[in-house]
Amino acid sequence: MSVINVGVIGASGYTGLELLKILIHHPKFNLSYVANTEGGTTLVSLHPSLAKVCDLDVKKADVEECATSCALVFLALPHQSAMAYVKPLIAKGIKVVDLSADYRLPQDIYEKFYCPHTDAQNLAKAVYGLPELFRKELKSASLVANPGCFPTSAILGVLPFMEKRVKNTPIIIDAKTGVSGAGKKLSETTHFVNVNENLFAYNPLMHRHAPEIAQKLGVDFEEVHFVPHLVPITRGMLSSIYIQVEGDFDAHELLEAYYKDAKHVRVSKNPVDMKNVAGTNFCDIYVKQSKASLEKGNILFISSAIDNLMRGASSAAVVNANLMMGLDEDLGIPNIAYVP
Ligand SMILES: NC(=O)C1=CN([C@@H]2O[C@H](COP(=O)(O)OP(=O)(O)OC[C@H]3O[C@@H](n4cnc5c(N)ncnc54)[C@H](OP(=O)(O)O)[C@@H]3O)[C@@H](O)[C@H]2O)C=CC1
Ligand SMILES: CC(=O)N[C@@H](CCC(=O)OP(=O)(O)O)C(=O)O
Repeated sequence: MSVINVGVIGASGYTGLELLKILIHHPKFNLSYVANTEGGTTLVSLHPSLAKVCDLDVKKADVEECATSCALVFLALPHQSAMAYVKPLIAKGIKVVDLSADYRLPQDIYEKFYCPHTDAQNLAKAVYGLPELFRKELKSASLVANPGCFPTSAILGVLPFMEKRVKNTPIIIDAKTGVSGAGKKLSETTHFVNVNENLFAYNPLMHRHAPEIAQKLGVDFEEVHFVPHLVPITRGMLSSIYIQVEGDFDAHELLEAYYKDAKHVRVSKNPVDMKNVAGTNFCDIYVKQSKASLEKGNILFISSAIDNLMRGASSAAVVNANLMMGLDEDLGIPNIAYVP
């Protein structure tokens, strides 16, 4: 098969850079179009780390030019901006992987947590980009809604135990994220002075990833108790999840059986950490069973680690593009972590 031309709009951002790093060395994708808001620059000017690796002109994002340059485009843009590109790109027959939240939720839920939606037609067609849930649908998708980073780590952790979970009991998700999750723009919350040697929860029980987690797990929003925390690290995400389950089963064995064929989920016998997945598309998961309160069902502690910029965004997006283009899902996907 000949190479497939692909583009990145939002190439100057954090997820944009991770996309570039993967696509530059991808055996089948050829990076033929890169753009940001203003254009008129080069990749190396935006990202000096790419000097002597790859330099391309960075264009001012333009649908016509993008559509003549590529068969598939990655949108690494803020929500709301993304849907303005999706509509005309899909109309021109270009496949899209959208890293924003714009196509992840039904319209009513999206509008409650984000903003008015201006592309209901494509919203109905979008496939949620979690292969562990929708691999078959992703193979024929023209528009993929790449999942949020917190939902990826939470859903992959809980999914294997949904059959054992006691219905209508809380799913408690205590999650930690690196600061790159907030993107490159400056804010008081993510300012060095506020983050360094500090640790705090934000948007407790009202973060907009809670409805995404609930919706994809098929539970009520009220059952998901999600609290994210910001930690003073650049990248990484660790979700500590607590659920009530019933029945006599070995949780570790169940987890291993559930993910035995998964290329990008690793089941661990020891508590997982962020470093072993940094720079990769792996989600590492550990489970521990407590039988302390038998009359109310057993408590499971599930620990799920991903790299927010990779499995939580860019490498997941390339896996989805591989599936959409009929390629092996792990083609060109980094699998060796930044350790030590
Ligand atoms: N960071 C993370 O860990 C994750 C991020 N996401 C989602 O991915 C998306 C990108 O996030 P991230 O990379 O962190 O964000 P950044 O803020 O780091 O980058 C955003 C990019 O979008 C560009 N941009 C903004 N508006 C427009 C526009 N109207 N037209 C063209 N380009 C535009 C910016 O270009 P310019 O140079 O002009 O500013 C920049 O390249 C967001 O929707 C985010 O929610 C999802 C999961 C994880
Ligand atoms: C540290 C930090 O701010 N993290 C972001 C991660 C969300 C994200 O990037 O995902 P979306 O695509 O759903 O916006 C947050 O909590 O909103």
